[in-house]
Amino acid sequence: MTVMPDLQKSLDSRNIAIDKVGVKDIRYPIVVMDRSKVHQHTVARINMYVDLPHHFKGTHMSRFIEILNQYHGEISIESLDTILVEMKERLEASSAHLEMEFPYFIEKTAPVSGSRGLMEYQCRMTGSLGKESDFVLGVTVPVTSLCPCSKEISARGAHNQRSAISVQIRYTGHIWLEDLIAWVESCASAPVYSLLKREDEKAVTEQAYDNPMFVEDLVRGVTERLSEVPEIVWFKVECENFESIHNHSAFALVERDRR
Ligand SMILES: Nc1nc2c(ncn2[C@@H]2O[C@H](COP(=O)(O)OP(=O)(O)OP(=O)(O)O)[C@@H](O)[C@H]2O)c(=O)[nH]1
Repeated sequence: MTVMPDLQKSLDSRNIAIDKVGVKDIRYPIVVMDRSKVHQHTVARINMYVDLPHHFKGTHMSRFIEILNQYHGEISIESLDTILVEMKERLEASSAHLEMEFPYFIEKTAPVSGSRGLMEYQCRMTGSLGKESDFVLGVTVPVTSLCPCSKEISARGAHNQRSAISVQIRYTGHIWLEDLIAWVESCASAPVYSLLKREDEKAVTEQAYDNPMFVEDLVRGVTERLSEVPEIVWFKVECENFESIHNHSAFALVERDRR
């Protein structure tokens, strides 16, 4: 067999170390355990990076995929640390990063009819292992917001819209995605559902009308709610209101570090 040159291992003389290099946007099946201890199979978009010392020309891209294949069917929050250790070792790196974004489904019950539907939430998990390890859990929760100003000044109705509240948390112990989502939803004018009958639609519309909120109210509400959870040591909450009467979004962000 002919021996092929390993260009990646050759030297680079520019004296520039690389912070993150690797593979991005790999679609891969993963498993997430839900609160009722049932395993939910979903498909993630995965990014895997390591650092690269200044003297090497390139990293070994194929090894990232080999590691994923090795953990096939077992990629989860629980296995994240083990995968990061493996990345550091196999790629001879001093830091490793794994980012996963995936849809997660929760069964939700309509408020009056009790009709059940599956709601999709976009979740994110980011793990890093260098001298220290770091883990960030994130989710984007769609909600309804109704404008207090519009309600105040209009003879009829108030403009309202779907808003996307994205939270990222660092925490100690364990936090279920279901709880994090519920905390965020409780801070909106009204939650969003996948299935509503007419009686539900009336109830949700009136709930939103009775709870008008600016984008500022939403991020402040979530800030208060997350601050009540002792396990959460850092969080960032961002809200985008896809305004229904403007051709732009309203946006607000709060970040708090309690460490
Ligand atoms: N480092 C690097 N590799 C790239 C890039 N684009 C494509 N590749 C390819 O990634 C492939 C795999 O590289 P390696 O992981 O080093 O492959 P290998 O030498 O067979 O594997 P090992 O024996 O484990 O090192 C090669 O075909 C590279 O050419 C790039 O931008 N950077």
